[in-house]
Amino acid sequence: MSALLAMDKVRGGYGDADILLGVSLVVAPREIVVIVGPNGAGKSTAMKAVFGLLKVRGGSILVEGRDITGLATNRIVEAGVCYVPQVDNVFREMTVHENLEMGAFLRKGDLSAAYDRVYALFPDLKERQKALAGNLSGGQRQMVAMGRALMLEPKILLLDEPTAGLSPKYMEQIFQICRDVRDSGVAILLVEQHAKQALAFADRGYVLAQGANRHEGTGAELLADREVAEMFLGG
Ligand SMILES: Nc1ncnc2c1ncn2[C@@H]1O[C@H](COP(=O)(O)OP(=O)(O)OP(=O)(O)O)[C@@H](O)[C@H]1O
Repeated sequence: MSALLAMDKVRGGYGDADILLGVSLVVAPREIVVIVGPNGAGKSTAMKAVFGLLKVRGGSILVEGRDITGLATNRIVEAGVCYVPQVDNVFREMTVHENLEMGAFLRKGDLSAAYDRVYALFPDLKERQKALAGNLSGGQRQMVAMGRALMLEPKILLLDEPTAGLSPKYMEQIFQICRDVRDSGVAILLVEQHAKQALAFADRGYVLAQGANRHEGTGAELLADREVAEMFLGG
């Protein structure tokens, strides 16, 4: 498999303490990959490591074969990676359209194709272009956050728990949007607490425990794995 993103034995953490003790994963172009695992396993930390938000003390992170380990976040964005954090991911006092505009601040030139692309993926947002992001539902705000990241036309989108706090209906909608984003040519790496639902929808998954890989496979393989089910999916 030719990797778009490849993490190899990544170690690192906050301050002096290592949280990641050797995390390896790959995401192929046009693939949805999910990271699941218990609380505190290091799922969000692994994602932050890719985006340059913590000190990586060992291993490597490559995008299309290019080493981005330790680069500044703006360089990582230039390499084609965008990240949507779990909280505080929209400007609530700004309209939907202004949020998208902010997303594109690193880009120059005509953005009309980028707006068209985002609004085609998120018809709900197109209807609410002038609404304040703070007045939208949680699911719609998540769409704004994803749309804002997509304004930079990344090759891969990193999503930290995009369905946290959402109703099952919105969770399904966000998963469907992820499929549409993938089908438009952007790979997705996401962290999910809703492990069963996420594995059922993702192309492949990784189970992380205590800062290291424990299991990997297609979503269907992981769902069918007895140990995964007993240890990580509640039986
Ligand atoms: N900014 C931070 N500073 C110090 N320690 C942190 C920080 N963020 C997370 N940690 C610690 O790193 C460990 C892994 O956290 P992380 O958020 O990556 O876990 P997770 O697998 O995403 O689980 P959760 O679902 O609970 O978020 C935890 O012990 C957490 O307390």
